[in-house]
Amino acid sequence: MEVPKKNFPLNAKDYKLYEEVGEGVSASVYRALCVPLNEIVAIKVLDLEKCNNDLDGIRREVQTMSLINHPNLLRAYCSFTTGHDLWVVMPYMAGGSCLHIMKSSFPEGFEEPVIATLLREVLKALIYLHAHGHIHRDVKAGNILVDYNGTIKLADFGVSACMFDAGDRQRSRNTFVGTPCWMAPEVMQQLHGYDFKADIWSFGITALELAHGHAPFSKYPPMKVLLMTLQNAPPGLDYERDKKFSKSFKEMVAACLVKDPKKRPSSEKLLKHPFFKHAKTADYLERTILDGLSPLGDRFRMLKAKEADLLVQNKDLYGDKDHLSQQEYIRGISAWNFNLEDLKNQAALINDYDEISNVEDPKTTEQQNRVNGVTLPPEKLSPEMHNDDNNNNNNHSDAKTADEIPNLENSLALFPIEPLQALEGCFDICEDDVATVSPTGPDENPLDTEQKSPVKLSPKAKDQETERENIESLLLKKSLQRSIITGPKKYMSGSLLPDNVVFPNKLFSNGEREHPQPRFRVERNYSGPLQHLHKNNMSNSLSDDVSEKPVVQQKGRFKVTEADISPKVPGGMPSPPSSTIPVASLLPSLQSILQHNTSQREEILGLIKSVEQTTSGNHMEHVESGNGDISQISPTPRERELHSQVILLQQSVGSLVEQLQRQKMRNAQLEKKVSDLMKKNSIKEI
Ligand SMILES: Nc1ncnc2c1ncn2[C@@H]1O[C@H](COP(=O)(O)OP(=O)(O)OP(=O)(O)O)[C@@H](O)[C@H]1O
Repeated sequence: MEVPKKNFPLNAKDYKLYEEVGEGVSASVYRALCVPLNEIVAIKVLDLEKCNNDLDGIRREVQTMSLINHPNLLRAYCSFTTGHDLWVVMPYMAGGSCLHIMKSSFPEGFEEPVIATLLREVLKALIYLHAHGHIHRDVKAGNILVDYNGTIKLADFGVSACMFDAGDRQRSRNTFVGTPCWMAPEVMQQLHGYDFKADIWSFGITALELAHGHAPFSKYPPMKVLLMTLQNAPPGLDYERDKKFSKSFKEMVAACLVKDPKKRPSSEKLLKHPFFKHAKTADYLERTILDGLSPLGDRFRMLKAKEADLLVQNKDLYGDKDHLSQQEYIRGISAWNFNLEDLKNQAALINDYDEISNVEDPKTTEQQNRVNGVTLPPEKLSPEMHNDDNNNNNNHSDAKTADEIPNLENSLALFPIEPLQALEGCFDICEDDVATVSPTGPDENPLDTEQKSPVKLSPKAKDQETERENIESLLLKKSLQRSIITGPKKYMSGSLLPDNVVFPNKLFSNGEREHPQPRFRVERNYSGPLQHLHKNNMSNSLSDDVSEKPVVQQKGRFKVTEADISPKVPGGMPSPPSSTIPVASLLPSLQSILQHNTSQREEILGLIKSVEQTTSGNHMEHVESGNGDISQISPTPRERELHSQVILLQQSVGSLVEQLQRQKMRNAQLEKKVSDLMKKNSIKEI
């Protein structure tokens, strides 16, 4: 088919490394000469120490790379280790990546015939991969390589997961597969796994990237990108702003960027789209995009210097790590190491400025919300987001129009919990996931891959999924409760949640939840496993009178008041003893408190159980109705009734939990006093 098989030597001394032409997280790519064959090659040098927790993964993927045989896929000639490094020898693609070409000469993106030509080749590569049971998972301009003669190869398949690892186990567990701007919503969510269609989404994003010179949302930090991808209508080509592009291009992009993967075409079907009739031959690319380009090594050096300059400038400006990493991302450094802590920090940043926007006039805020359903001040909106709005109205069958308030509310109901759930679900997904996809033989029609079994979830992921399902029901409940609230709305953390709505907490990777931020946040609260069931400001709970008292310390949602520090025990229990009371007289009080706690605990557990049963029942109904997109569901009367029950149960649980918390605190204080007294007594005895 392609290049006849040559025997590339497996020894570093047979290669002469020249200049560096590319860089990833743990790999650098060099132009090199294979001395015995007198052939210019590219060598990707992987630092195995940085991938030391996934050597098998690397080996397996490099093997796959060697077995691949398609003119539009970058295959490995051979690979071998030398010292701590793994060398992967590949064909040298003298034009570099489409991203590099755009950065150097086409910052505003390519012309349509160029895009059609590039994408058709990529699509052929995807058809081959999908037919062989592979999901690329990282389709983007940075991985579309162009040779000196305009031939195109899709690179970097499979090894991406190990390359994103930074070395230690924890980081690798918290690592995403793919790059957020290009990542399909279902990959972020991990609700039901994902399949080949994830590549079709990335393909659509890549089309936009090639059209504009950057991917949608690329100027935002990863966490924000996740939120936008999940919450906003899919991005697309705008009828106004993108006038220069044809209707068929717009339609092709819209077909790829449908949130429901089942509604996206397969790669093979997509190739039949009229847009690809505009595709030309390789020499057209040679003439249009390669002509006049300086050698790849020079371009790479220049881009690197430019990026280093920007980094220095940003360091001077902001002087902190978070800004630097965000800037790196904004400039399009393709490989990004995702760390849970970074993402949490970014989530906190997002809430911060959403809070600012929320103190404004609700009307203004609602207007701001109308752009894509996320509370953002206008200056934070990218042109794509404005586009999206237009697209919603023009382009997408499944998109929400700006004035559809119920839909907007549904969308907001998921914010900001679902993206964090999504983050949780993205953990522990590794190369093995790909291996679990049942491969289709080359003879099978890839069009039939529409219903292919999704990637299997690990047992942990399954648990997470169950938890997510429960949360989904709670989210529905939230949107229901909101719909019956009248009068001016209060806002918190970017959603349209009134203060008296039960607010299920955000999920983190360890299965614990983070508490929603109070309006004037002091610090996050990670204490106590039962706290995730707390409600916010329940009208009929004990918290009401507590909230009136001067706040001594505010932690997360919980306020510790002076009253709590010198508590009066409810239910006619005696006030805490003074130090003059003998220790023995405290025991009945303590026993009674303990008993009280135990019975409350049982009550709570019972309530949790019934909440879970109710919510999982609801979820099943949704699943059976075949509607996986929570934001699109309008509850039936039966569901409403169940949701109301859930709300009531939640309220009781929340109230009980708060009481329990208070009791716990008092217990602790009493215990302390007891031990003080005991100490005193023992000193006296001595
Ligand atoms: N065979 C090649 N010929 C020329 N340039 C190459 C070749 N392979 C890779 N490059 C360049 O090196 C860059 C980094 O390579 P590669 O994509 O394999 O690394 P990575 O760490 O996997 O990065 P990422 O996953 O972010 O794309 C590419 O974006 C491309 O510009």
